[in-house]
Amino acid sequence: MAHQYTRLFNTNDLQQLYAALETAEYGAYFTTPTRDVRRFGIDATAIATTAAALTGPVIFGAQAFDHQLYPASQLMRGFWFVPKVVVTITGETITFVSDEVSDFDAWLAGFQPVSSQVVDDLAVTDETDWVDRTANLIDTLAIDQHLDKVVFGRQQQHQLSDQLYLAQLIGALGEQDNTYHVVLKRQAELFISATPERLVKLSAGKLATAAVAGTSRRGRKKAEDEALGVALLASEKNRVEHQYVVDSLAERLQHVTSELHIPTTPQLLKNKQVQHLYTPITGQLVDNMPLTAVVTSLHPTPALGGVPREAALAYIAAHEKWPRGLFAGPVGYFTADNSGEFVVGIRSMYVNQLTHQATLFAGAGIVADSDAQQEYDETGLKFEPMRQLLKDYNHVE
Ligand SMILES: C=C(O[C@@H]1C=C(C(=O)O)C=C[C@H]1O)C(=O)O
Repeated sequence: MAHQYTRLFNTNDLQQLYAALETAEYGAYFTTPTRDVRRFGIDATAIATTAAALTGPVIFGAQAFDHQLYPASQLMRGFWFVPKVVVTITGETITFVSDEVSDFDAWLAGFQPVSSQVVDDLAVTDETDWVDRTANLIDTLAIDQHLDKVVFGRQQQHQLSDQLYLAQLIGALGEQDNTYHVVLKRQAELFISATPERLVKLSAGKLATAAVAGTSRRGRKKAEDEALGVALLASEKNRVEHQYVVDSLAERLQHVTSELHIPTTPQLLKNKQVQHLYTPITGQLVDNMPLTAVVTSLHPTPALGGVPREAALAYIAAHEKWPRGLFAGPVGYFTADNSGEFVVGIRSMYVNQLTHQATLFAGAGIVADSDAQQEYDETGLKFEPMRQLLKDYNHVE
């Protein structure tokens, strides 16, 4: 029998919850861009490699991008868990749910917050041949009739001086506006994302997804930023990249939704370093298809994989330097009444707390008329949220 407890939220609760996550072997933190709901899953009563294997009021988890095995990691292969305690903060209130804990105030008071530590970013290792490999990909796209778009990823290793503490990390995530904030923890491993991209949200049968593809930098001044946005909306190359995603979502949702609403032209989605073409899509799920089945059917969209899907995935597996793990994979939660939300784990990093290594991820949609150097610069901008996070980490109160 689950225990449930709701009371007024007070700001001290957050530090206690971060401390609880710090001690948990398994944990998750998830907030929407508006921060109107913050969710924590702390410790696990059950874990599994597939979502279908678990039942519980709320299940958190992530699926790896593809079948390639990320070396020396449990977390990056994807995992799902039923939290021992689920905590949801909505506006003024905080709600705790658990089968095992009943006195939640005593439970929360039992955690000891960790004091701030400085972590230095000691050395950065890049993929030095990425521009050359991207130029090869562009040549391939120009001649291959069976490959239209490939989202090509790259990774950047950062050697840190120490482990990262979750209170500081989540505090520093607070600087990243207009994005989801996601942290997944599995023992000494963390996956962190400040992604702008929803894969799918489901609530009482109402489905919401979005195409996010096509990218420009932000301008330094308002006029420049607006001009870059106008140019992005008018860019044939970016509109083609974007339309692949819209078409793929429409096709896959057609069979499972009624009243599918798809705007005919994209709008702009602005984050700190980049702006994207963005088309929000809504619909009504026809039967009670599980949210995780919708996730499986949509992933990977051409925003993260490519067109056609299978050929693009084969190209990625053969030509990216490292497996992606959770980078660009679905991450989120679902509830027993089939609601929940999944985002794609981009603007993300993986941290091994024993070796103090952080791996940052970025990718860019490549089509036949892409420019390799421009795409390199774009992926550089897409590393920035996590680079900034590592800097902000040392300045959290
Ligand atoms: C793959 C990434 O981003 C994706 C690719 C985009 C593009 O090619 O324009 C834009 C947004 C995301 O869908 C990333 O941030 O690493």
